[in-house]
Amino acid sequence: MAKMAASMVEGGEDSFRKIFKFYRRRNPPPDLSDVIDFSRCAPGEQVRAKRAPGFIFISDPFLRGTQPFWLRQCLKIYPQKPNICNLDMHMSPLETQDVWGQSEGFVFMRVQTKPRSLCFLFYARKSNSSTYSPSSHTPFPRDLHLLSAHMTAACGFPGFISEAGILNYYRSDSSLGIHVDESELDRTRPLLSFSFGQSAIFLLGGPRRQDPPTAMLMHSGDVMVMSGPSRLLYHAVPRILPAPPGRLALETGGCIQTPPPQEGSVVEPVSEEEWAVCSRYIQSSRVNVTVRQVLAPGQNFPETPRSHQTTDSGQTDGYDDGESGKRKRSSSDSPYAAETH
Ligand SMILES: O=C(O)CCC(=O)C(=O)O
Ligand SMILES: [Fe+2]
Repeated sequence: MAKMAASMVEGGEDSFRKIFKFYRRRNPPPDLSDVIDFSRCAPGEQVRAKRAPGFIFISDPFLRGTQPFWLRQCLKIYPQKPNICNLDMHMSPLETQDVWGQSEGFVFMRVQTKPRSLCFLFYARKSNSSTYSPSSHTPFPRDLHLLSAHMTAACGFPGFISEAGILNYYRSDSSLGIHVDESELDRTRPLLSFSFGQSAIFLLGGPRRQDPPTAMLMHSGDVMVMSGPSRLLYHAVPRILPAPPGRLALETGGCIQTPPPQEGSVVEPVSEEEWAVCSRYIQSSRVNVTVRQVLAPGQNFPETPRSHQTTDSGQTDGYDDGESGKRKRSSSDSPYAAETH
């Protein structure tokens, strides 16, 4: 870390941006020796970052044979109506009604012709803005809530209510710019992140946009919890990387037809046909799901949206490509719209 970090810090205000660009660079490819890899941790081990209190990295806690189920949900089930997705912006309602059925799952490959990730959103979040809106409320998937509540409770946060989720679909040349997730009204609750498919470099910065970040690898099955002070730290994904041998859901899938029976488990078998689509997709792609609690227990949306709700500067930054000095701020450049352009 020392050499690169020192030179970046000298850059002062732009150090996060410089590090983002460093890792996103294709030619010559960046030196990855400073990137932390937690994959030697025991499965399910929680690593807590000293420099970022509240940030918890859990190295693939999924039982063998269960990742294919979650991947199938992300590709087949969660994008279905009534959930809102930004495919709606460039496909007809008929085409997006049943994304998987219409295309045998390959819509993701067809649409991802641009080096941007796609997002699908659940619950109370508009597709073209960072604002949560009670009028666009759709029910949160029960299985994903149970997984999220289980993970947060295991990290010491009982009573987590999953109210919103964002799915980011990355192809091998996608990235997600520097941002902070601050649209939720209650930002004291943890934010959860699940990764499947190809690996990624995740940059975790500080409370100020320019603070130099720490780079770490995220592999299929890894979970991150941003809680406490780390909940509002700037972060970004500059690069998707090939999964190392043994770390693709394909390999960890094991016998996909028969995930180990667990009492109370929501995990169901994935059919051979479904798995053929999913495994082909993740050969070159990564799916990330973030789950958020939006409101504190008993809290309601304010009658009139407050100004900070309508402008989530962090998320708008999230789709800044890290190259231009300008930030995208107009509503058409909102995070979810921007991804499809
Ligand atoms: O893809 C990731 O790992 C990060 C996603 C993220 O930061 C977000 O959706 O806000
Ligand atoms: Fe984020």
